[in-house]
Amino acid sequence: MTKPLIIAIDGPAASGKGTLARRLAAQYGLPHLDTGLTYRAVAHRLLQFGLPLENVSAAETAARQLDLGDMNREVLSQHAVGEAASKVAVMPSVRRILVDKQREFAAKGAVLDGRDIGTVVCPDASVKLYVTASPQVRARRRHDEMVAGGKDVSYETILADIERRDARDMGRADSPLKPAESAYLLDTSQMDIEAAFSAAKTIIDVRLSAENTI
Ligand SMILES: Nc1ncnc2c1ncn2[C@@H]1O[C@H](COP(=O)(O)OP(=O)(O)OP(=O)(O)O)[C@@H](O)[C@H]1O
Ligand SMILES: Nc1ccn([C@@H]2O[C@H](COP(=O)(O)O)[C@@H](O)[C@H]2O)c(=O)n1
Repeated sequence: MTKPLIIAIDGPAASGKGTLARRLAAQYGLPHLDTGLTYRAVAHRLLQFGLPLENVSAAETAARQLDLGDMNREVLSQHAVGEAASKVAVMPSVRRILVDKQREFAAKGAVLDGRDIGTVVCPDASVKLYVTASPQVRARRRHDEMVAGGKDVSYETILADIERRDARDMGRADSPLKPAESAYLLDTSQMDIEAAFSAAKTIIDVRLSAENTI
C-alpha cells in the first residue's frame, strides 16, 4: 500500500502557515485541517459557558464533543479566542483527545497546520515545514488584517500579544512549539504570499521526487 501524502506545517502565530496550508492543499488536492481551530473551539466553549479556562474537566468534555466538521472559522478566529486557546493548549489530557481526532483526519493524506504537527501529531509526515517570520513582521501582518476587518487596535498591542503567545507556546511542557528535526525552515519575513508559496512548493516537489527515486 502506498503511504498517504501528509504535509505538516508548523510555526508561530501569524507566520502565514494557514495561508500556505490552504494554498498547498489546493495545489496537491488534499484536505486541509487548521488544528489551531480545534484548540480555539475548546476555549470558545468554556468562554461561552462562563467557565474558567483552567477548568480541565470541562475542557476535556469540550474536546471530546468537538466535531471537526462543525467549526465556525469566523467566530473562532477572533483575536481573544486565540489567546484563550493557548491557555487550554497547555493541558496534556486535552491535547491527547484533540491529537487523536487530528490523526484520524490525517490518516488518508492531508495538509495540517499547527504547532506540533511534525513533532507529535504526524511524526511520519512526508514533508515537514516550519514557517516563521520575525515577531514585528507577524504583528504587522496581523494588525493589517484586523484593521482591514474594521477592528480598532494598536500595532503595539498586537506585537505584545504575539510575543506573549510565542512564549506560552514555546515554553509549555507538553508538545512545545519547535521545528521537527527533519523540518525545512521557511522564514517568510522578506517574502510575500506568492514567494512563500513558490518556495514551499519547490521544497515539497524536491522532497517528493527524491522519495520516488529512492
Ligand atoms: N508571506 C506573507 N506576506 C505577507 N502577508 C502574509 C504572508 N503570509 C500570510 N500573510 C498574511 O498574514 C496574516 C496571517 O496569516 P495566517 O493567518 O496564514 O497566519 P497563521 O500562521 O495561520 O496564524 P495563526 O497561527 O494565528 O492561525 C494574514 O492576513 C495573511 O494574509
Ligand atoms: N497544533 C496546535 C495548534 C494550535 N495550538 C494552540 O492553539 C492556539 C491557537 O492556534 P492558532 O494557530 O489558531 O493561532 C495556539 O496559540 C496554540 O497555543 C496548539 O497548541 N497546537
